[in-house]
Amino acid sequence: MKVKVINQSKHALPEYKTALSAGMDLTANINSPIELKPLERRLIPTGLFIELPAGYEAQVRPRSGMALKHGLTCLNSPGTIDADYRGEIGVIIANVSNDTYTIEDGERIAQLVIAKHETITWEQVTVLDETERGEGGFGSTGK
Ligand SMILES: O=c1ccn([C@H]2C[C@H](O)[C@@H](COP(=O)(O)OP(=O)(O)OP(=O)(O)O)O2)c(=O)[nH]1
Repeated sequence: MKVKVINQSKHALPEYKTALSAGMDLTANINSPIELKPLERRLIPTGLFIELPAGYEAQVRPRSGMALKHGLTCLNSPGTIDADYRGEIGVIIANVSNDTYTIEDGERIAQLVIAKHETITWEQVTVLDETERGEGGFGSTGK
């Protein structure tokens, strides 16, 4: 499937690493390095603008290596890019480690997953089907 994109960044368009990859790495497009102190968060621009078909969304997700090695995550993960959004894709990066981290221009900071979604209408009722689980949740089945 083709998706329209405007790339105003200094960097190459994101691409799948292999035919079996779900995520395309998103790159920071910044004029100077951005320092993130412990528990700080920043909106990092990517220079990318996309036009998704109706019924699709793009999800902005953390990279596992950044999370494990540096304690960096996408605070709103997964960030939702709506099909009608025409602004720049931004990545809300939060530093949940005890160390300051510096994001460099061109650094791969997150990944983008394009996904289909349902569009539903609510059917309002007063009773739901019974199930074995019922209202149990949040650890009700034990460890
Ligand atoms: O990680 C993200 C999340 C969102 N967006 C953009 C695209 C999305 O379509 C728009 C709105 O996102 P969302 O609906 O999550 O934000 P909101 O806080 O509900 O704002 P709004 O009132 O504008 O919908 O912001 C990003 O660029 N990056």
